[in-house]
Amino acid sequence: MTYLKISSINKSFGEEKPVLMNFSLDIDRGQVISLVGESGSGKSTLLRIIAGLENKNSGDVFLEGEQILSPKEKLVPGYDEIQLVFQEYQLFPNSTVEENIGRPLIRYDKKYKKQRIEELLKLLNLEPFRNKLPRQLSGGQQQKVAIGRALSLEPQVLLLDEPFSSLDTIQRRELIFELKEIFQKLQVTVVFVTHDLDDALQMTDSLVIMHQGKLIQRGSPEDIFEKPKNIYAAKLFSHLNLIPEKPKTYVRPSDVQIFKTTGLPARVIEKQYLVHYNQLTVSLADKSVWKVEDKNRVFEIGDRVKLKWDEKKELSF
Ligand SMILES: Nc1ncnc2c1ncn2[C@@H]1O[C@H](COP(=O)(O)OP(=O)(O)OP(=O)(O)O)[C@@H](O)[C@H]1O
Repeated sequence: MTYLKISSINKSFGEEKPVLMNFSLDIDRGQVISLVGESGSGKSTLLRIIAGLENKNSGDVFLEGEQILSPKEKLVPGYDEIQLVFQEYQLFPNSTVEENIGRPLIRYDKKYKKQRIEELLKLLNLEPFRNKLPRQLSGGQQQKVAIGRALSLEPQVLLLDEPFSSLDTIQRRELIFELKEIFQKLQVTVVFVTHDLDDALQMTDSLVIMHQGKLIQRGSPEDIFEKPKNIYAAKLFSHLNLIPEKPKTYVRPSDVQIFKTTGLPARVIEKQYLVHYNQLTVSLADKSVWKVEDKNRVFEIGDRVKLKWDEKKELSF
């Protein structure tokens, strides 16, 4: 039996264009998957439906074979077993870290509550901050408190909706690194939603690509990079250069080699220093513009270059 089964979900808000179209996804227990899609592709709506917090037009969600009911089918919407964490931490500003984490346990036995809070403070390395208020913490620490609060009810499934959007790159990398270990320790099933492919790749090697309410592709980064199902999935990984006289056929900048003598003629019109290479913008004879990578940093603006690539690396849609 599939652990978390999302089956043929359709959702529209009123007369608007559908937000989710026949969306299906099976997730194994303990799996951490990243769901990547641009803003407005329906990611938050999908998470809310999985959590039982949003009505759907059709389709079903099952957790271990048990149907997840929508708000219109359940008196108190949502489930303790499935917790949603948002981009805005939504912490109680006048409560301490400890109190925020313990908040969902308000009706639980006092001894259990204390013990669970201690476990989570330790797990999340938040012990030194237990008496601090949210405003006294960094963005990354605040997000950890929000995740701690979601974990307090010992959920089986954690849904993270763009949880790192307010953090800078270094904070994100550190938090992702820490969380990966925690999720593994807890064996919790995680759906991590993001528009940022880099964050997704840092978190897991199990990707789901979503576009305009539809699941486009599921697989490892290597699979999707090498055999993207459509141009949207391909472009998530890099810029694409359109090959002259080959309609709808592209090559990635990283697959183009730059020579001085033979190949497709081009002229360097722009040079950008990036961490691992100089990114060159080159103009072809037909006036089209390509991006290529000068790994040895030898070419300058105005240079005439020749471009070559392996035909096997071409992507056609
Ligand atoms: N309650 C609502 N009423 C009407 N339209 C809505 C509602 N919630 C979401 N939408 C619309 O549904 C579409 C998908 O929104 P959703 O938030 O699910 O996308 P998303 O991929 O999570 O985007 P973002 O990353 O910007 O949050 C958008 O066009 C949005 O305007």
